[in-house]
Amino acid sequence: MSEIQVSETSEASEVSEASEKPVPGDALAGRAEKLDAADALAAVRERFVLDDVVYLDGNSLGALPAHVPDRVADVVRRQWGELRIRSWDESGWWTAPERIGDRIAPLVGAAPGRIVVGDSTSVNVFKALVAAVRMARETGGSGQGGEGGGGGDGGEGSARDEILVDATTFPTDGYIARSAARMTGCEVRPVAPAEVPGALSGRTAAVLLNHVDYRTGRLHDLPSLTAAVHAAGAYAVWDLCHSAGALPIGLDEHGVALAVGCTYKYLNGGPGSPAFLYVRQDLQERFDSPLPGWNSHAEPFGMRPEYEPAHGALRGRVGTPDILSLLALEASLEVWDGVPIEAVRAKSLALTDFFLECVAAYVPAGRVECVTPAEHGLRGSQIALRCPDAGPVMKRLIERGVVGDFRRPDVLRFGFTPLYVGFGDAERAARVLAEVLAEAPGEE
Ligand SMILES: Cc1ncc(COP(=O)(O)O)c(C=O)c1O
Ligand SMILES: Nc1c(O)cccc1C(=O)C[C@H](N)C(=O)O
Repeated sequence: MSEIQVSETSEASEVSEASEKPVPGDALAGRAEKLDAADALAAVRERFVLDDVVYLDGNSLGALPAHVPDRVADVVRRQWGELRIRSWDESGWWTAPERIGDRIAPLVGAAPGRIVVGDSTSVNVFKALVAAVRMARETGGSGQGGEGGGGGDGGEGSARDEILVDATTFPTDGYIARSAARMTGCEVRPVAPAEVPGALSGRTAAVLLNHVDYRTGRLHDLPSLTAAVHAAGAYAVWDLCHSAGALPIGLDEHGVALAVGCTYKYLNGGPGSPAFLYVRQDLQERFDSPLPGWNSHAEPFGMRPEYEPAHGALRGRVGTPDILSLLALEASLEVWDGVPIEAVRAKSLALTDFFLECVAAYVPAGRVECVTPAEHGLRGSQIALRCPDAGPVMKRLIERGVVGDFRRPDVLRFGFTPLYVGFGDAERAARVLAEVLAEAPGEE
């Protein structure tokens, strides 16, 4: 498939302007039809197994790419069933973690050789955070590129005994950070991402941040926060679970030191598909993993008692890779062939704008409150609507074929995966939401 072009005309800004005055339902349905007809990504939907449900939960579990079942069957029947042990070499099993990392790399703005795939996001948060603390202490801190030089307050011998953690983080990151802190003799301080620059000091070793907030869908400023953390001589670890595959990230461009992300949301790798770990090139030789398994040994089959780390991204490996899940992920990444991440971002903004416009037109004022920022630069690829009876409302929406999710205490979450969600889906979701809300009048 040839590369899909990003349109110069921003449909997103057009719908934002239009959103000021409510438009009748049939006009919105007509607009949705036109937008779908003009959508350069519309045909990508055919690469997925979908039914007539409006699936707005790809920010939790991405849909199944249609060719994956046969590919997984081949891995099981032929590679495992017939080739058996030979597949470690002949089917490329042994090198899959780096090979698949290189396939994800362009989607997150990384050159080849910087990403390894394996383990869960939680495990990779642990590896990255402990490695960040170790690196910060090793040099007195300097997240910035290049050799030596402790930036900011962090001189040789400074304590570097604090980890700042996004106060609104997805819980697993906070749990892991507190354990990593206990193990490294650090204290954890929860800080709202925007407050991070003011909270940095010569004590800061590492900062764990989410790129997009899982509940509100707010996009945090990765370039400026990374620069601030590095200028203070600490290392930022970014959790990209809700941005990888949803928007351009520019890891290399922005000098990000360490990043992790899952592959089962916008990368559609399947339930429990392995996560990825990015280590900036100039830090790879200093990456001191707290989980140095035999798969990251320089000579894994040397079976030596002493650990000698391998070079490059594969230093982030631990034990035997989860081959069935890895190869399902590798197959699913083929849906990205010819799809630029910029086109995905443009459509994501247009879709979320249009959904908000439909909600404003259909849902009585005051019944829901949007907690996702309206400003494009602050928005991920989901819309979160606060609603006092969000739990039962989402249950009814799902019964009526609109699948989003409920996040405690009161958030209706709608994830927009531009590879397979269309403008007609956005209009239908808002319309059904209004019907459900009309039947369930809320707390009043
Ligand atoms: C931001 C974020 N981090 C981490 C996770 C979970 O990580 P794991 O893959 O270890 O379950 C999720 C979702 O499950 C998430 O939204
Ligand atoms: N990882 C999940 C799972 O194993 C079961 C159910 C949901 C998930 C999720 O990914 C939740 C998701 N991270 C969230 O943002 O809420």
